[in-house]
Amino acid sequence: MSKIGYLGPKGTFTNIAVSQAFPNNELEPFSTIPSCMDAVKHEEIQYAVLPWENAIEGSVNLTIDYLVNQKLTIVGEIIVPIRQHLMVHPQNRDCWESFEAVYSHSHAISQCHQYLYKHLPHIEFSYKSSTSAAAKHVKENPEQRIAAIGNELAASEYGLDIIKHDIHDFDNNHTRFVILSKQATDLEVKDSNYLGDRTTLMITLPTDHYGALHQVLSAFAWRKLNLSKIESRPMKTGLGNYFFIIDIEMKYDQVLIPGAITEIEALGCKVTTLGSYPYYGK
Ligand SMILES: O=C(O)C(=O)C[C@]1(C(=O)O)C=C[C@@H](O)C=C1
Repeated sequence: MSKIGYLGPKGTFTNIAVSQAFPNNELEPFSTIPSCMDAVKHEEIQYAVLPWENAIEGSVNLTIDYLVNQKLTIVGEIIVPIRQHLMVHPQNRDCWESFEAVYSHSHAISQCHQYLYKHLPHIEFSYKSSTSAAAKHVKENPEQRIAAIGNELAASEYGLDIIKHDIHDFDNNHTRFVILSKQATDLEVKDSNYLGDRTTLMITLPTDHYGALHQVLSAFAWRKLNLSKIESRPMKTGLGNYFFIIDIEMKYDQVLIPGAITEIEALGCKVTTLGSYPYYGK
């Protein structure tokens, strides 16, 4: 049976995603996104499940930036609804309004900014590598006046009391989690709704000249290839240098996507296919 890695410790949203995608497999938590990807690369685990994009806060930049330098493939995606709760050590549940700090993953804190500004304007933000790492920290430090933001699984895993449910600022809060593998594989996720197929490309433009991005996009447009995401990330070689992540709402075929790639390469761009994969949600 294959071993599956995920961003841990136990009780993260990624834990919820991985349990949904691989209910019968051995799961291994990793404390960082890069260490989980490295474990797939070194074949210590077969798949890694990692956060990719949140509906409120946008992309998980660390996952994108680390993935583009690895020889790993996206083989599937799971979309999970995200509900953020405020939780405290049971000993401190009556004095939470005078708390000094709230701990969580930066994405989780951002998803609750309006709530925190309105209800706890003086609270300090303390960032942890995941929401469950924050819950664990609160559990281990009952003498401190601190709270965590995370999900119900983390609250029960670390014995915390939820004092406010659903503190995320927008109702339609979902996160995309990617399933990464060393080889392209046809993955079928049971017990989840199949929602469609996507192909994710990384495109680097040759030089900064007028119309380059327009020409790239027109290669998709006239083929009627529907794009659901385009995002620029810095190349880290200097200001103004970017690569683009593009999602096409279609499985890699033999005609349209290869045709678009050939046309874009003829413009002098570098194109890498990061994966062509089914995506699922509950
Ligand atoms: O910290 C967690 O629980 C995670 O799984 C990470 C993560 C993220 O990186 O965006 C996943 C989903 C939520 O959007 C908040 C945090």
